[in-house]
Amino acid sequence: MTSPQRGDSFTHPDGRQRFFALVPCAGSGSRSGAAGPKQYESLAGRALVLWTLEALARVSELDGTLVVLSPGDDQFAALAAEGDAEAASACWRANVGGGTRAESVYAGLHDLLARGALPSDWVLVHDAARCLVHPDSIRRLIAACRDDAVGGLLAMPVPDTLKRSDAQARVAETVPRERIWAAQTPQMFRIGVLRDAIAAGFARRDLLITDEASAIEAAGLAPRLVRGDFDNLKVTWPEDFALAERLLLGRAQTSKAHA
Ligand SMILES: Nc1ccn([C@@H]2O[C@H](COP(=O)(O)OP(=O)(O)OP(=O)(O)O)[C@@H](O)[C@H]2O)c(=O)n1
Ligand SMILES: C[C@](O)(CO)[C@H](O)COP(=O)(O)O
Repeated sequence: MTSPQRGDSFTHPDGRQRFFALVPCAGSGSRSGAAGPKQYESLAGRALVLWTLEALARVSELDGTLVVLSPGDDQFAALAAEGDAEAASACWRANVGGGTRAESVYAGLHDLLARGALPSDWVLVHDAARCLVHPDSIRRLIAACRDDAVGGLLAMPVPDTLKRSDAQARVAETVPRERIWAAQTPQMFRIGVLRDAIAAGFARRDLLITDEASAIEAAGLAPRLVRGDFDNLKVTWPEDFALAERLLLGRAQTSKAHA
């Protein structure tokens, strides 16, 4: 795929469904303990976000990927210019990230529309920090949702007993886990529906939009839950870097053995 230019037309004369990935990559990684934004930490020899974009690049159903960066971010451009960063250099970039993940996603949706995407096109929002996502699972999500009226997300049924704590980290209650899922990404919705749902969510004081689905739910719709993978973890805490690296190296060894 050649590097797209602003203003490229996305309109397909055959009227087929189109799927765009939007990767929020404008966080600071404050919980990660890293010196800089966690998406640029090196894992198994390359920046974390490059693993994420490489996984997306292997999903041929995607018509393009937009990476949403902080306004002052020049690290991504430097990475994309490096020799082994084909997946990154093929992405659209927009330095429009906001103060929260939802604001970054919202700005990214507008950027996609300004580039020619249509409100009726699908967008798959995927955290830059989920570098272990399986391309096959993304394909499963697309297959499960492409004919759905609402859309959906990868998620895992929670296997553990759940406790709510008090302020002293003592158990206040056991929370029933029946039908409780842990939300992952990608989360896939129509661009226009998601844009409007997030805008409506911003206008409410009682709603914290921590993922796309929560905005869609607040709009009265019920996203479809599609089983993801236990290793599609979001690198969040300091110890996650070593775990993610081990998993990436393990996958590399497995694919070498099968080559
Ligand atoms: N203002 C923000 C905050 C987060 N993100 C992105 O959203 C994804 C999930 O967020 P999270 O894991 O919370 O990342 P950070 O906000 O960077 O981490 P922390 O909350 O620990 O500061 C990440 O890929 C992150 O870069 C973003 O684009 N814009
Ligand atoms: C979108 C998400 O990854 C789904 O689990 C998660 O909600 C992001 O949360 P964070 O507060 O940005 O870490």
